Amino acid sequence: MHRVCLIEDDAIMGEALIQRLELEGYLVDWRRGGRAGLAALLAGGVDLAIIDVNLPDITGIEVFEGLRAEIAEPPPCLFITGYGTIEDAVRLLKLGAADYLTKPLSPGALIDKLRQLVGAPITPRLGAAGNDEDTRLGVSPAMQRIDRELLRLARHADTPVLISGESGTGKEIVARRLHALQCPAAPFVAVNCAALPEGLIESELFGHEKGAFTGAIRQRAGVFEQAGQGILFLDEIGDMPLALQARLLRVAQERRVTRIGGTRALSVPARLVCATHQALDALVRAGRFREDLYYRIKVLELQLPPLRERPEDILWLAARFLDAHARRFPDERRVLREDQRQCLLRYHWPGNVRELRHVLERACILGDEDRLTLKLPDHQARDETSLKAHAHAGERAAIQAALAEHAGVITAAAAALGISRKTLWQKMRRYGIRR
Ligand SMILES: Nc1ncnc2c1ncn2[C@@H]1O[C@H](COP(=O)(O)OP(=O)(O)OP(=O)(O)O)[C@@H](O)[C@H]1O
Repeated sequence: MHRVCLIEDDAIMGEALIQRLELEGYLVDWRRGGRAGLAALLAGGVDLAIIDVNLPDITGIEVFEGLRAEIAEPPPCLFITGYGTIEDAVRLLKLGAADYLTKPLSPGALIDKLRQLVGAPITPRLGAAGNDEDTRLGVSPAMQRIDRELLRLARHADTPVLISGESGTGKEIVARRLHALQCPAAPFVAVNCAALPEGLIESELFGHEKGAFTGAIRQRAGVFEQAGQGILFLDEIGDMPLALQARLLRVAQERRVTRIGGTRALSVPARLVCATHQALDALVRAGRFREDLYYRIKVLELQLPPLRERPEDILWLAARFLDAHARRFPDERRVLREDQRQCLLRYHWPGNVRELRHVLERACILGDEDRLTLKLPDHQARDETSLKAHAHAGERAAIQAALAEHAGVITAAAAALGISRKTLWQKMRRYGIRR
């Protein structure tokens, strides 16, 4: 992940920039004064600095001069100058600044500049997910909303979060994103409640003292303890045996745990993040999930839509997966043809993002030169019965026809279709249609 040092004294602007930078996947170190900023830059580990020229103690120009005096090749420095102070900007460029932007600052322009200077952020290792992809969740309105929501949730670190969604929609990715935002230096401990052997689950969760039961030859910390100040991710919470749910509730309430066979209650500050692909309310009704635990863990709930309901993400994720593959296997850099893009957009993705990822990995491995060998499972049979799929296919065809008829002119095509330009543009994005 790229580390950005932001040197800006204005609290509102600083907060706003941080929100946007973090949303884009950059890791931000915010300093409100020139001297503190210079110290942070001299300490190293910064990939890029964004420096306001007007600072309360020393000016941004002095920060830069101080930096240049100490470090022969400092990280690129991007300056924010007041409107009309072009002399400052010229002076900075002469001194070797990477670039400057004038106030009022457009966050979009800032991000574009950052991308030019240091590239899009490469996000931290995703641990169990085992890859280096950007933790940004997607470009669809639904996933962008969840991304924004996570920023908010990250600030309320004591409250449990429930993430629900079909298998493969990215629930663990979302939990890891929350972790990256909330407490990247603390542990992230993931436990799949469905995969734990019945006899071991209690000791896995709560730990045990030496000799607590036959086979307990050593004392063992449970996952609550292991998670420390970080995040404990309990996947498939719906599969937690009923008998243990009461104990889990108590730990979640009191935030203290007593190991099996132990007498001392230990404090467990980790945030509890649970995930489920099952409808927990139905499990509650069926008597398989405790109602009190249900309320306790779903104070904050995030619902991940299936991939077929956010088609805007399909090609974006596909590009990401192809890129990740090419980074690992540079001689297997493959490109999606237009007909293959359409295939991806039409398919209904029952296995969601996981399936998309696997399909593309296979297509890369089987491909030749820059061509992908894309095979979608039984794509003839896809969603034939779904009325929605037919409606989408019809809408897509009508838009393509209107665009072709009006030589790609959006205003004319929108008028012919009887919709606004904005609606047409949104639909084009959604279906991945280019002019
Ligand atoms: N937004 C995303 N960006 C990149 N990769 C993603 C994204 N969402 C999901 N994936 C990938 O899809 C796969 C499934 O994701 P994840 O394990 O988070 O899903 P899940 O909903 O927790 O699945 P399950 O319910 O089966 O545990 C992983 O390989 C993950 O890397």
